[in-house]
Amino acid sequence: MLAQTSPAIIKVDSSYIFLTLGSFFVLYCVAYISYYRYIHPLSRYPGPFVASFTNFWKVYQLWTSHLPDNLIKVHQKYGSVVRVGPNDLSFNSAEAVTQIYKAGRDMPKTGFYEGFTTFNPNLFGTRDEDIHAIRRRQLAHGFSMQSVKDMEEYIDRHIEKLLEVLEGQAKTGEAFDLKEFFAFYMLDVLGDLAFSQSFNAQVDQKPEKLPPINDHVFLACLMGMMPEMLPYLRAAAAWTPLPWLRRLFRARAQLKSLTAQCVRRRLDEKVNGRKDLLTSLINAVDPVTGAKLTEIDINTEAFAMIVAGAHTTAGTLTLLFARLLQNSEILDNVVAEIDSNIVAVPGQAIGISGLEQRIPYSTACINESFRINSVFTMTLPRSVTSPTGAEIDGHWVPKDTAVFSLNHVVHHNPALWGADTFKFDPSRFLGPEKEDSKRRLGPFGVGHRMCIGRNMAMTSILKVLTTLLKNYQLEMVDPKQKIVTANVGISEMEGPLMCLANKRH
Ligand code: HEM
Repeated sequence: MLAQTSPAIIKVDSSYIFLTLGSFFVLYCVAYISYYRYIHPLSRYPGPFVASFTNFWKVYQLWTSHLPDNLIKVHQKYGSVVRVGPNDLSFNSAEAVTQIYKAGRDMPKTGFYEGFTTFNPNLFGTRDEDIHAIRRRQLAHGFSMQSVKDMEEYIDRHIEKLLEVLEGQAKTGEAFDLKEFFAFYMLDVLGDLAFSQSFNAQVDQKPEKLPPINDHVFLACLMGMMPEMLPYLRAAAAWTPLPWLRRLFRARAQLKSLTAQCVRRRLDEKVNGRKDLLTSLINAVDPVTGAKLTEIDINTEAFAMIVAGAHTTAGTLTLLFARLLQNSEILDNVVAEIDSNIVAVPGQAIGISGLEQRIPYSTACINESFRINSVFTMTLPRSVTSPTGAEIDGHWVPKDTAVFSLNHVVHHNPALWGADTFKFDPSRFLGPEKEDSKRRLGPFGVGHRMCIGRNMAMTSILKVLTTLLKNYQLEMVDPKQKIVTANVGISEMEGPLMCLANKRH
């Protein structure tokens, strides 16, 4: 009897258990979603429904590689403050930028930055404000304008190599990818300025040898957007079957090994008293203990230079040239300004001293290019730490909320720039509006965590722009090519920038 009934009892029991568990799960999901959507302190803020209870909305936007443009769209739909994650608010006003990024230690970096850690947390990624202050002081001199000027001859060497490369193209009349040429150029400059060694990328001209910075940044942003998943994602590095994830982890390992090699070589080699960015780190001492930095400490900071330095500047140059080459009237003005204000020897790089002041129109074009296409387009979130919360752009925000104001979104806010925010118009940075426009522009970030490499980047941008246009007449193979950017945390122009060159003199 028992033998006949027991299977039936077990069957009833197991389906009952599944039903009960299933009901609990559904109830839990309903309660979870209802709490985050309707009861959570951020529930009063509008935003996409899915974003109110899961970080996957942000991750999906990153995955599409159009997160910055999609953020513009959600601000158009929901207003000046948008809830883009269970615990995240995005702002688009100039006031919010000041209140978030100039709050100093009151609004430190969030767990997002932990996704970037490869050796140890570096100047860019560290959330420890004391360590940040020490490192920033140690590195400040090396990145100063004076120091960049002292290293100018090494930048010139690579600009003149770029001219040579263009000369070859001009002679054959063949089309070339200017985006690739800028990537090779900037990698060589970075190698020289950071480690006193050129990567010889301009000589080799092998795109496959460019460091896979985008993959590392994409992985970092992906992990940073789900900080609670970080330990699992790190563990997944060893065994994940997903080919794309394996590729990202491989890219990070490749960059790590490249950095360690560059640092070791620099430490082994005599550089005959030459100063580079690593010199400040090699000579740095701990202000309390007097101890020198370890090799891992140096690797840690060198890694930030490789990741943050080359790709950003090369990407900016590409987008600037694309905009100019598509706007012939603006390009003519730039060339006329360079011709009348700068005396230069053909084939030689133009000096940085006083350059920016002599070319206000061209500088306005650089600023407008930064406005329309900032390249450092990760969200850069900060955490509200005050127990009473904070007021941002007139809104009360509770403690522990992640808040950010993405430069690309602020740069396309019609309330700040007018209705034509997608039009390339350098006049925004000329005339009476000029100072206000410059104040609203934030391609290098704002506050005490803003870019330390600005002088180095601007020096390359100004010198390359003027030297190339003084020596060559450039044109796009397809002037109607639509300029679209792909973003994985750092933005770059999608596809190649195919050009033709003619020597001017
Ligand atoms: C056009 C080129 C560049 C752009 C648009 C850019 C943009 C930025 C931005 C927006 C930040 C702020 C990040 C934050 O708030 O979390 C930043 C930080 C940083 N950048 Fe740049 N950057 C550029 C070039 C460079 C170069 C050439 C280097 C060095 C070789 C560099 C090294 C760094 C470092 C180390 C930080 C962290 C600074 C800190 O937290 O104190 N960047 N950059």
